[in-house]
Amino acid sequence: MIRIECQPILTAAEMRAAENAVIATGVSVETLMDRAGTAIAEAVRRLAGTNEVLILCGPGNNGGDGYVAARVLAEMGVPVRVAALSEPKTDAAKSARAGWLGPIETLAEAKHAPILVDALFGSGLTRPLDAITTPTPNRSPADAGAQDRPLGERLEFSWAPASARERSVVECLHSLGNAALLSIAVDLPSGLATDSGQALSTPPVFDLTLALGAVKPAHLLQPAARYCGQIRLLDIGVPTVSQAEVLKTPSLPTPGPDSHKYTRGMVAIIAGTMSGAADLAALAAMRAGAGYVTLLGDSQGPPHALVRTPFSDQALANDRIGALVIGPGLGRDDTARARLEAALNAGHPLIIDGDALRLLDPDHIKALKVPVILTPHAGEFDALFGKSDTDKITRARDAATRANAVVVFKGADTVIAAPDGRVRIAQGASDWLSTAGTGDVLSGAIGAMLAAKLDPLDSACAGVWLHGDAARRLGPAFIADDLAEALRSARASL
Ligand SMILES: NC(=O)C1=CN([C@@H]2O[C@H](COP(=O)(O)OP(=O)(O)OC[C@H]3O[C@@H](n4cnc5c(N)ncnc54)[C@H](O)[C@@H]3O)[C@@H](O)[C@H]2O)[C@H](O)CC1
Ligand SMILES: [K+]
Repeated sequence: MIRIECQPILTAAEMRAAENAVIATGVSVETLMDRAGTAIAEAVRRLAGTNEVLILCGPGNNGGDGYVAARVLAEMGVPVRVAALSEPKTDAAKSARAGWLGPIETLAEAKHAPILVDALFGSGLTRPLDAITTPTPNRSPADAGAQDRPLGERLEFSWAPASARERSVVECLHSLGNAALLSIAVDLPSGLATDSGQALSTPPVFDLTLALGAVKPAHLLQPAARYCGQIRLLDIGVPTVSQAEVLKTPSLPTPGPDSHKYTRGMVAIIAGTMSGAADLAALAAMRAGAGYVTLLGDSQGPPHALVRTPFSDQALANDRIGALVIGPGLGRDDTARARLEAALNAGHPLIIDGDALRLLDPDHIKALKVPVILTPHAGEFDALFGKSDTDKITRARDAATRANAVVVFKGADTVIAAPDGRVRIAQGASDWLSTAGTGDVLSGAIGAMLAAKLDPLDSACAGVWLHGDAARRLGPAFIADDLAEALRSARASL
């Protein structure tokens, strides 16, 4: 089981292409399925202890992985039962099922077990689970239960419409999941759309998802990610590369004996109508490690290390400024527009956030001759680039190309895209980040990274990582001021 940090992220089609490239070298689908099922069994055995395992198998290759895992677990001496949704449809799944010599229960009638393994649907799911009617086996009510049937006996499934008595697949999954001590999804919780991260149906929240061969967008994008629990990658011997990767822990420069405040990086923050927002960005830039932070505006107060200067073109012309943050609390009045215009013409690398994003259009940003990082939340993104139903990765990537800027598309599933197509996606964001001012803190943290001369994508990634780590350290009910302070602990952990 591999942690997913830094791992490539593949769409369903990219994963299929990677598998096909291996198959083209003479490795069969059955071999890949055998590797997948064996890796699942090994992971499950470590977690299950002596508890009974129930594996739910679907009609496709995800189900095939489940049959292999069941066989291997049984060979290992782990108590295991299998419940199927229907007959396997693919050749590989049929052959995997043939290798399982135990009984097969129907999903609708499956009794719960302490360990639930969901191998109903993986990357091939294309429509909601609710549309499936659960099959009933062709047998009389007087028949014995599945456990009493001799090894190897098969139930014949009939595809008559579900009677009122039968439950939907989603209901079965929820009730078995609720009753389990530990629930594990194979590749993806059944019901999720691999590429968009949409929930075609609502699965239960799993404790663990075992991603096969590669991380998929649904492991990270909302709403899908919330159903995955912990995510671990299982290696099935399929080489993968992608321009999209899971955000990694940054490697940041630390001061040396020759360092001084300017070599550490100077960040200027432009204040506006709500000076608290710019204060938060400034505090964040300092706590993220900038050597010198100046606030261009009229605010007053601590911290004393923050150099407050009235806004002027002269203050903006300081060629030591390594990153200029504009947008937090800027407002949208004439003063805001004038300050934005001056900022865009100052020639410094830019972080554009909040209100400033509402005063610009992509063509205007594209025409800038300096490195630019945009940090929109969903509303700001829609206003700047237009609404769309496309997945968040594609939207962020297209926006980055269109504006020729690094785009940090914020949210519980922050996607960072560069104009060259590279994408990084953050994992495990604290839900407690949903509080006022946390976006201002992020822009300041990114400013510190850009002023320290990291390239724009690395700056954005490092800022997002520090921000996320600081939030995790704080636990519940923190405020943005706490978050800015906690950036110091996040940096200290590196
Ligand atoms: N391809 C490989 O070499 C390997 C794949 N692995 C595993 O396979 C799945 C993906 O398998 P696939 O058969 O493409 O898809 P699913 O198992 O997810 O099932 C899709 C199956 O079901 C039909 N279908 C789709 N949506 C529905 C629906 N709502 N109701 C009913 N039926 C539906 C669809 O037509 C297909 O027949 C991947 O996740 C891995 O788990 C192996 O790991 C290794 C090799
Ligand atoms: K699954």
